[in-house]
Amino acid sequence: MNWDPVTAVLFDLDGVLTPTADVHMRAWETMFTRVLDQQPTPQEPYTDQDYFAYIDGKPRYDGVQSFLDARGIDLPYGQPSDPPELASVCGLGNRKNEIFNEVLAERGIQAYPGSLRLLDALEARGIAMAVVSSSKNAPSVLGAAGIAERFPVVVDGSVASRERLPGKPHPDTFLYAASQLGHEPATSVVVEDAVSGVQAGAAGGFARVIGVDRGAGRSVLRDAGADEVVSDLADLV
Ligand SMILES: O=P(O)(O)OC[C@H]1O[C@@H](O)[C@H](O)[C@@H](O)[C@@H]1O
Repeated sequence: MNWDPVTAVLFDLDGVLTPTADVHMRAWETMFTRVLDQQPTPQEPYTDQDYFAYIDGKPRYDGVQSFLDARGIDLPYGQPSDPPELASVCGLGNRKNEIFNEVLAERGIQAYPGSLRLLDALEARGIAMAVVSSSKNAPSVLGAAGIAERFPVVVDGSVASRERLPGKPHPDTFLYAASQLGHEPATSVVVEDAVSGVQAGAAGGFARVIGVDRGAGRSVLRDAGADEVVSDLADLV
């Protein structure tokens, strides 16, 4: 990859810098499997394909709504303060968040070695870097992985809510991060593993959108708008 024309790189977090997409996946699976078991009419089991198609990369409650819509399950939206026991879109999202944090506390987090290599190489070139994650857990994940201080700008789910930015697949969170870094989209690169995130990058007029295949599939990421797809960020050094 020729980095000469690039002034900034905007990284997704879960599945791009840290292996936490897998923790999110397992937490969603645990929560939705129980919910489907409790439905009055029999449901097809929840699978990883449901995650990639409806949930991956989207803000928490958008993911819940998108999956429930796909299964024809109608629940009230509720509000972010809903307790995890409540059968609302927000309640289910909060239920999953409890499971996510339990698993994370048990396992701990280490950044992908290949991702650290790319971060080191970009830092040496003086290229600006930001994290753009739909997750409200992004700051604690970055801290636990020991890479928080590498990013002067972090646009996470909480920043997006505060600034009223629509989440991925809309490009707004990436555009906001580029402007916070003081760089133009035309010289900035987006790195993403989720279809919704690649779509967001492709819609934002960025110099390049790099897909990272952690299970979504190379051709699926290309069809979503990735200019190239790698399996490890070290491939970009
Ligand atoms: O519920 P959180 O931590 O705010 O995260 C929202 C989403 O954040 C994304 O980064 C993950 O890919 C999704 O799996 C997750 O659902």
